[in-house]
Amino acid sequence: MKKKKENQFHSWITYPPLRNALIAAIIALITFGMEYFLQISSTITTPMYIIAIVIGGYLWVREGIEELIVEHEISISMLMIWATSGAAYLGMWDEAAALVVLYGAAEGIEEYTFSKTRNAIRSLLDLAPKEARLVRNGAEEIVPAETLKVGDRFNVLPGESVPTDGIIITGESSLDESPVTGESMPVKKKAGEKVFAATINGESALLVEATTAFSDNTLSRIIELVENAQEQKGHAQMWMERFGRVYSPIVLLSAILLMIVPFVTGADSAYWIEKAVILLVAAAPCALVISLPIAMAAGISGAAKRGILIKGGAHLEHLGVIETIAFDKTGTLTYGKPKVTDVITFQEDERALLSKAASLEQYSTHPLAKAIVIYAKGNNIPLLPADASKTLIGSGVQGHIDDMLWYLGSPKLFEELGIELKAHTSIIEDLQSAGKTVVLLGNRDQLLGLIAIQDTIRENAANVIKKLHGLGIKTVMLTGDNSKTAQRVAEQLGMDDVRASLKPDDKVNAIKELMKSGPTLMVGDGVNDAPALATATCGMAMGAAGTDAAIEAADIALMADDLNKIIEAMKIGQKARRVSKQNIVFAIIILAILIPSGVGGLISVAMAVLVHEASELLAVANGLRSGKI
Ligand SMILES: Nc1ncnc2c1ncn2[C@@H]1O[C@H](COP(=O)(O)OP(=O)(O)OP(=O)(O)O)[C@@H](O)[C@H]1O
Ligand SMILES: [Zn+2]
Repeated sequence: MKKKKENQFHSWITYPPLRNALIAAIIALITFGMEYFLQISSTITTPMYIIAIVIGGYLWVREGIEELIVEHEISISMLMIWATSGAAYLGMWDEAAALVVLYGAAEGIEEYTFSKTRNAIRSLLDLAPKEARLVRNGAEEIVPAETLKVGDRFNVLPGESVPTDGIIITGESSLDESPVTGESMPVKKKAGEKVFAATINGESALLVEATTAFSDNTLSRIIELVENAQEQKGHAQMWMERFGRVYSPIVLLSAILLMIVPFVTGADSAYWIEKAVILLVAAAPCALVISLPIAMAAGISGAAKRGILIKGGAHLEHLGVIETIAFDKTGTLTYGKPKVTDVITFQEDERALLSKAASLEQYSTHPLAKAIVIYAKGNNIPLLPADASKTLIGSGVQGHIDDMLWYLGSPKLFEELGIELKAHTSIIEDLQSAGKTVVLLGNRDQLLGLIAIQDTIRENAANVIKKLHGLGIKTVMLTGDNSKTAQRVAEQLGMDDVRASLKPDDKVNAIKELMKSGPTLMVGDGVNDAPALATATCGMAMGAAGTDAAIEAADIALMADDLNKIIEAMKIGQKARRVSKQNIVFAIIILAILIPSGVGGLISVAMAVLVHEASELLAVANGLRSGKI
């Protein structure tokens, strides 16, 4: 494809194939009028038709020959070259001109639309300002945005767009992040928080320090990613291309056989050559060939504009067939910012318990650890040095305080350590049934107490689950948390299934098992659950803006931290699938009607050309719908 070249044409009239088709069409129409209404002789009209054919056909004829020589491929253009030559040989100049003009125009419109659609995401770059208010030695200076370097500070006034990614140094404002996340609700941001290029500053001025140069800010990376995705074809699309490579030569061969018949048998050559011409036109798979690419391109671009990055046609195809969605719990179905709700001691006082617990957790990045440390600090409880503290993945932490080895973690961890929990089971289960996560503190000899921590379920989670069920999708929760807590949360959300107490490996196995019954989408944060994301038919990371690791790890990245985007993604996938199917069925029906009626002599060459090109344009127009939901 000559994609790069096409990008430069902002209007169809300057796009050479279309410009040529238009000029050729005007000449052909005038000639047609002269021939039929003014009865002007063919010594004048034939050369005029030939001029129209040369102008209208020059580009695609050259392309067809190039494809044959360079790529050893018999393309549709090659079929049309033979058809035009056949018509010309028969002296059917008006029909030959109609063929050249209509084929050229349809092809031009298709390529133009296709390239516009594929590159639709580029228009986002226009939203990024070209200039920045660089602050140097306290003075403001207007510089081109692309000269900004990491560490430069710049002002963003109210109503202006942010020139490149950065961190707010001073100021507090709401930003419209829709160019990056597809989310139109403004987001409040203050000092220390990240802002993205092209997002629009709301009510007050901000001083921002650049964290990326213009060329590798989030928006530029999104565009690059989506453009790469556009190159990646899905299975159906590749199958279609292979089919085309076999089908077109067969059509050409059949037509050539028809043309040879009269020379061998001495039959009426004009009759057979005309049949061959009609066959070439009727059987050319234009609509079939464009049916999938246009739907895929429109789907990927449409999704990208909503902040849904689908990394390739294969994943868009997958989205359309997903039967099960597996959700990580913490940070996906919940906000991932749990808070301590209960502290229950079995022996010493609460402060001593919290002090040990927070000390053991101080180096851990687990959300539960953060919750405990924040709670302790909020109550002015001092942290002690905890030596050799170690994370026990999926179960807790351990460390030495005052030369004693302490454990903090799930009840299961203590069971595994062989510690009797019976005396506390009922209180633990009560807390868990309320949807809280219980962690215990103790050593091999005694239990000191427990801390209950609760994460808030996302506000729209239950609604999203309901809508997914409405789309016919099964929902499953996968979590490392205990089954009582998990069950309670799943119940509140109305989910179909829960798998609890899973270690990262167990999550991978759970995904494999779910995939046995159908294509499965795994939704997570893309940071801790990368193995499960990679195993699933499709891995989707949420809230990916600002976390490069998540964008990389996922097949589909949702820039916004919003569960509703999953519904949008599913709808786009299903729409793309429906539209692709419609297009293919439609194209096959057209072929099934045109070929027999053409060869059977029911329609003329001109008629075949007209129906053929019209069906191609209809397939393009229909395909464009796949980006809209
Ligand atoms: N740093 C920690 N401090 C205390 N307990 C922990 C810690 N890390 C893990 N645990 C215990 O192990 C369990 C499983 O943890 P894991 O990190 O696998 O899952 P999770 O964060 O609870 O849930 P999800 O799998 O949904 O993200 C936790 O519920 C908790 O009981
Ligand atoms: Zn996929």
